[in-house]
Amino acid sequence: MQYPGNLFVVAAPSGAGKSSLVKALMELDQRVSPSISHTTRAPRGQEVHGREYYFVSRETFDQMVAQDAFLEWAHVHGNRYGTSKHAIEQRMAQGADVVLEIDFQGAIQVKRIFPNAVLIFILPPSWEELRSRLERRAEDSADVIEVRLKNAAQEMAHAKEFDFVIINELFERALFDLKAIVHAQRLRFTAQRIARSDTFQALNIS
Ligand SMILES: Nc1ncnc2c1ncn2[C@@H]1O[C@H](COP(=O)(O)OP(=O)(O)OP(=O)(O)O)[C@@H](O)[C@H]1O
Ligand SMILES: Nc1nc2c(ncn2[C@@H]2O[C@H](COP(=O)(O)O)[C@@H](O)[C@H]2O)c(=O)[nH]1
Repeated sequence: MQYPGNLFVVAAPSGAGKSSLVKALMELDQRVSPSISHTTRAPRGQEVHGREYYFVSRETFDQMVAQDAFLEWAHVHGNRYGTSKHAIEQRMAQGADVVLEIDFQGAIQVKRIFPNAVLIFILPPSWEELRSRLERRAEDSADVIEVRLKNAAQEMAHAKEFDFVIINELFERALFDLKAIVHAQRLRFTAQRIARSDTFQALNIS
């Protein structure tokens, strides 16, 4: 599949800061648009259906799987999460750059379908800081935090399969790195598109 928009995939262990970084990126860069995933997880305090996620029952999710409605989906921390094809294809066709905030399993599925997708992994600076961010966020029960920390080691082992790794210690520094990656990739994609087109011929440049 080839679209004029770019696809960026950001993954991280829970609490490393990917949602905060992607939100800050979108505030600075209007060309970046989020994908809203479907999940069987229950909404957290302030979350709204259709804004953070489409919160659906397992039956609805399974129906969507059967209908081949997902670009990718995975079991994460005991729930199901998926990116619907509808969520991204229309916007990429219109030339938007879409950012997916998904887990490593989904990221690997996306790379198989869109080899040009840029995979970015966010790491926390330490285990202690990861735990303390999850606790300070105060959105999940102690049990859920333990499950997420237990899964973090397995998730981080996949960082090497990503195109870029950002260590989110100082937030502003990590945001700068994320912006730099998006910018550099846009330039690379532009060069690739020009190479595929007859732009050089049209400009009479050999
Ligand atoms: N560089 C940072 N320094 C200190 N705190 C941070 C930093 N980045 C993010 N945080 C805080 O850490 C907490 C977790 O961040 P966030 O919710 O963005 O993580 P996440 O990776 O999206 O987690 P999840 O996958 O569970 O949604 C939030 O309270 C956020 O404000
Ligand atoms: N494979 C996918 N993973 C997804 C998707 N949407 C979110 N996620 C990942 O789930 C965990 C937990 O998220 P939370 O909101 O419950 O904290 C996190 O790693 C997300 O990136 C998706 O569509 N596909």
